[in-house]
Amino acid sequence: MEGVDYLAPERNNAQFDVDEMKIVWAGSREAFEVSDRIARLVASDPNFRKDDRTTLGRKELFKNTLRKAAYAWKRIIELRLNEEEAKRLRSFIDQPAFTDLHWGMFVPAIKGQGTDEQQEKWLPLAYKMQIIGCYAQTELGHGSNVQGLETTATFDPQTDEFVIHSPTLTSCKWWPGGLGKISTHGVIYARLITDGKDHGVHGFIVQLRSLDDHLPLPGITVGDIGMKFGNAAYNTMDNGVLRFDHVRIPRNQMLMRVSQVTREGKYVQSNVPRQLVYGTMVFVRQTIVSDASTALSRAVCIATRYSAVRRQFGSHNGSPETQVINYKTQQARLFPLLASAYAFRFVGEWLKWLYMDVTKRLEAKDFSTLPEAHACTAGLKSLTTSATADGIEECRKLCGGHGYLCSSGLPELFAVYVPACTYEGDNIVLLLQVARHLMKTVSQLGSGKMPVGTTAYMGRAEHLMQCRSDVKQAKDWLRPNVVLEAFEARAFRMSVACAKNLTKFSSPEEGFQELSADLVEAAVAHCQLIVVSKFIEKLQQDIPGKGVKQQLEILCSVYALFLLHKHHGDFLSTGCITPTQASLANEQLRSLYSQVRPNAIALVDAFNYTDHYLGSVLGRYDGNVYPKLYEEAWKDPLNDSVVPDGYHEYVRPMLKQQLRNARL
Ligand SMILES: CCCCCCCCCCC/C=C/C(=O)SCCNC(=O)CCNC(=O)[C@H](O)C(C)(C)COP(=O)(O)OP(=O)(O)OC[C@H]1O[C@@H](n2cnc3c(N)ncnc32)[C@H](O)[C@@H]1OP(=O)(O)O
Ligand SMILES: Cc1cc2nc3c(=O)[nH]c(=O)nc-3n(C[C@H](O)[C@H](O)[C@H](O)COP(=O)(O)OP(=O)(O)OC[C@H]3O[C@@H](n4cnc5c(N)ncnc54)[C@H](O)[C@@H]3O)c2cc1C
Repeated sequence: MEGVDYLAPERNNAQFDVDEMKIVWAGSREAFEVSDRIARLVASDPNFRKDDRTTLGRKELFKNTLRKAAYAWKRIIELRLNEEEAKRLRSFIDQPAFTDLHWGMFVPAIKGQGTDEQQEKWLPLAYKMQIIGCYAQTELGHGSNVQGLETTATFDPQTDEFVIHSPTLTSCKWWPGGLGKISTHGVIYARLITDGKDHGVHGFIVQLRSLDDHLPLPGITVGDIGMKFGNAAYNTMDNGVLRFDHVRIPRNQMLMRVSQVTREGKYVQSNVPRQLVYGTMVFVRQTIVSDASTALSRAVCIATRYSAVRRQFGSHNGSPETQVINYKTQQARLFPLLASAYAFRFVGEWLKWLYMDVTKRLEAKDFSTLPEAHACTAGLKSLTTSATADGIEECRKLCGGHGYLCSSGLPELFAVYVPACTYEGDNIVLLLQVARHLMKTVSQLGSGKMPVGTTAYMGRAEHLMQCRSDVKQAKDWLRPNVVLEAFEARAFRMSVACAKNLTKFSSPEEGFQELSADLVEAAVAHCQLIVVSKFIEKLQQDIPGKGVKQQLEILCSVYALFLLHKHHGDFLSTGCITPTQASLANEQLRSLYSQVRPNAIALVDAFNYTDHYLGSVLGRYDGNVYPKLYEEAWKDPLNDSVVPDGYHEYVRPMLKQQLRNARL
């Protein structure tokens, strides 16, 4: 029945103030108000309809994406939305588009690596969308190994220009979003060559297409790289291929904040680390962590609501069957994901702060926290995207057969999300960067240099190598210090074990290769510690609202104890806890699941997602799942006719043949 809230009894069970939790989730009252207003704006505008997109062919889908992007831009201008509101609007449209790369990477690359004059020239054009840009770094032959890129930018002192060239097939740019069909410009990464000397990879602004007829400029070959995983998913994006044949650009289009080439062709390096050329990646990795909490919370919201609606088995004397959310196995799979969504939200907030802090320091020429910012953004991007991709798939399974229908929203969410494990740095490659940072920190411990930031705990080396958990009963695992110490000791001991093993090889490089699987595990342990500790820090803040803090304390314990249970082998083998303490943690976890249960629906309501944004029949706010699933099925284009196209051509002759054979 329309208008009935089938989940109302669940909502009535909540033991906390949902509206206050919405503020905590959004980050502030103001952020909540912006997000809520823009989400409703998008949901109520039929131009942003998205329920038909999985049935569209690639060309229609792409045109539909362009239409939405143009309409969104029109609304942004008409409503005079500010930067934050515009960003929210684009994200609620929920369809990857060239604009993501324009605003998310092209503009930040110019801001971060362009001189003041370059910013003054290019940013106003980009802000008004008079040019559209992409970020073209990856090539057919190299993505992870940025130093291996082959595109060249050779300075010609005769003409005061760079000649951009793709010397081999493998040097073609391959993957950049927005490049395939739309971008007029790109920040192109190429090896800078002056006077025959190779200075490594630098960024250049290159015009790719005419602003009049959109045709590629002379010397440029450009197109789309083809269909990707899934139906609609990331196929709304024109990931592109680009080949340069001696394309000339003025010298002042090299992004010259980090290093410069003078009129005479002299290469000058500013007094800043060369890694600042990688700054845009650090910025985007940081945003990807917050995006992970959004993607995971969407999947969890769908699976939680549906688990409360769905009933299987357990009917006695005609009573209703059991809601599947009441099965302990369902809870043990679902509630850690719910807790992870909150955990990633808070670590994302903290990472945003860290990024702003490092940016301020860089402006004051303080580069001391750059390695920490790189390690944290790389490690947390990796940890949160891998957990989210796995979590979305788990949510699909939690929804049984109906989770496999596109109308559940989960297949689309999975297909569009999984490349996050690869783009902005393959997750394993990034964890190896974290491991390098950890090995460096461990190796410096004896030198008297105190580790800082997220590795500060390593400063308590002696204690962490010796400590034994004092947990005696299950409820001891609710004490934040007990949990923190166990995670710190496990992470530290795993790093120290790797560092010791590295000394057994003839060179550190050989050791690093041989031990890379162990190093990745040590990096994961360190990153999990960061997430747990930032959740605990969040709880030390003043959190208003009836029962809100208590719910977050429960979720924090669920997150930590779930990890402890999942990785208990690490905790046991490093001697941080005993087998008895491991089973006490599991006992506590079971009890926490029972505490989450009555609040589960309210905890996902706190994400404040509109039905439009969720895009899921199973995750509907009102829980009216079955009639809507039935309705959706009839909307499928296959059901446009009773007898399908192809029946008379292929099936009927077959049937007739069978009939003739039978008569023989
Ligand atoms: C509003 C927001 C909306 C956002 C919308 C975004 C939508 C997203 C859509 C997706 C778009 C996708 C885009 C892309 O994928 S762009 C391409 C991304 N490519 C990568 O991420 C490549 C990964 N590879 C690398 O980053 C590097 O090559 C790697 C770090 C793996 C190795 O680099 P390199 O060989 O140069 O380095 P070394 O290992 O030798 O290390 C040298 C030292 O430099 C330090 N380092 C490395 N990277 C950084 C960095 N980024 N910042 C600071 N420092 C860095 C490294 O730790 C070494 O330090 P030490 O010498 O002290 O050990
Ligand atoms: C949807 C999508 C959008 C993208 N958008 C852009 C864009 O806008 N701009 C852009 O420039 N790029 C973009 N990319 C490219 C992306 O950044 C790269 O694909 C990514 O950095 C991974 O690099 P790769 O493809 O070279 O993987 P590879 O490095 O070839 O990885 C292959 C395998 O090798 C392993 N491996 C590689 N090196 C090591 C090592 N040192 N040790 C151990 N294992 C290793 C990896 O773990 C992986 O399992 C996009 C990619 C995707 C999928």
